[in-house]
Amino acid sequence: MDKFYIEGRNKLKGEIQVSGAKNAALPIISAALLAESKSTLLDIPDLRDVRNLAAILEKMGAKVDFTDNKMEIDPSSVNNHATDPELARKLRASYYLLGVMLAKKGRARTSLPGGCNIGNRPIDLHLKGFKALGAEVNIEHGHVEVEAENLRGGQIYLDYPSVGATVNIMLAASMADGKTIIENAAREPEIIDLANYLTVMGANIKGAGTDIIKIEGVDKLKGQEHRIIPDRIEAGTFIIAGAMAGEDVYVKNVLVEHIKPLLAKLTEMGVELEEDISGVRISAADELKSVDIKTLPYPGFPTDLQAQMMVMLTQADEPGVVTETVWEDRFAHIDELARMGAKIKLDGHTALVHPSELQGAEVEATDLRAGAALIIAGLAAEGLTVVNEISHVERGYENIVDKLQGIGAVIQREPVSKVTTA
Ligand SMILES: CC(=O)N[C@H]1[C@@H](OP(=O)(O)OP(=O)(O)OC[C@H]2O[C@@H](n3ccc(=O)[nH]c3=O)[C@H](O)[C@@H]2O)O[C@H](CO)[C@@H](O)[C@@H]1O
Ligand SMILES: C=C(OP(=O)(O)O)C(=O)O
Repeated sequence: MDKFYIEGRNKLKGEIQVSGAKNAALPIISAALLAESKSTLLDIPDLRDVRNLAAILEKMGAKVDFTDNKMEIDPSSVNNHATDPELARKLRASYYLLGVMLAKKGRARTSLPGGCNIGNRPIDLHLKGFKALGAEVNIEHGHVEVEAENLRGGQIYLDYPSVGATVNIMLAASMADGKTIIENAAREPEIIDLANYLTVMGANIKGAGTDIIKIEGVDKLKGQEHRIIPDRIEAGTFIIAGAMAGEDVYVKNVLVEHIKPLLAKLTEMGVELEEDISGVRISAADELKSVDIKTLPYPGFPTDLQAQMMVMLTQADEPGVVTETVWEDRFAHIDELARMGAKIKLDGHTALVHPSELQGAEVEATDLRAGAALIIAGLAAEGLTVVNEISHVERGYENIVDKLQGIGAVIQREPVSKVTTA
């Protein structure tokens, strides 16, 4: 089984580069199928999720070339409205091909998607959106089928500002007849990046980044070049690692306005940060003051940094409270961190994190960000940490071993190998 081996308590120092954002790249790669001609996407992170999505696109008939973080997608030969069921189950974002193929061919089919196991992950809001655009929806034997003879604009109020539902409705509405209004839309930076790409392709979208998005459907979209925004969650993960075990770490390729909630909390904890136009410089503080964290949709504190921040809180002077409001069951890392000596008491959606001495142990990455949290804990702990089930981590962190080794971390992947599909 593939594992990470981490020898803790080595000071991190130097520059670490953030890749393009997974959660922007996946909808944008899907959106490339909407066009009639080839798109060139830059700063695409080389991740398991990205490779699996590219393989799905190829099976649908698209030509995909992915080299050195540049992905060229020629959708002109797409002839299949259905995704490969095995591949589609390996990631969450495969369901974006529902919105895309509904707009492109009036028909789409996919298996219910995969992604991190962090609680119930319904897709009712996606389906509510498709129905409002005139589509019929069928779920049978674990597959979703959507069909519309005449996809037309509609008005949708999202009961929760779901990222995935906002993306899927934007994708479908971009080429529907007439005007769509999404109310209580998600405001995440990845939504704005998708809107920017669709707009250069010829779509008519206003309001991305606010809670009301208006889309006037167009007949055609043209392939374009687009550069993916930096990954704010990867940036946050490295910044937290630097704040725990760093001595002058520079995290490069960061849009600091995207990670203000994290930077504010770290400052409250007493960490010294220097922001500049392309990154954040950080060192570990001698003493950390405790804070409370509550995850919320953007611009609140991101749930995808909750696990990593919990590790940081184990090093604070007093207990801190972490409240998870986005996902109903995103605390699997607590039991794994307990193996490393972390004293964390869970009560419903709230975890009380006590100051704890971390020691190396054999642990399991139960999901993507849990895995990232265990790596950070391993870097700060005394002794050897072995992280199992690392395929979760490789869904969302590009070259994490090489990157961390570059700032002095003692971390190895066994066996040494490159990320592929599956
Ligand atoms: C590929 C991707 O971009 N993944 C991110 C995306 O996931 P994802 O897009 O799946 O997350 P959503 O914003 O949709 O989900 C947030 C909440 O809404 C609920 N919900 C969602 C859809 C729906 O139809 N019905 C419903 O009730 C979910 O159960 C959850 O409680 O945003 C999450 C919240 O920032 C992040 O943790 C994920 O990293
Ligand atoms: C939960 C995550 O991803 P996904 O939605 O792809 O499972 C994540 O990126 O932390």
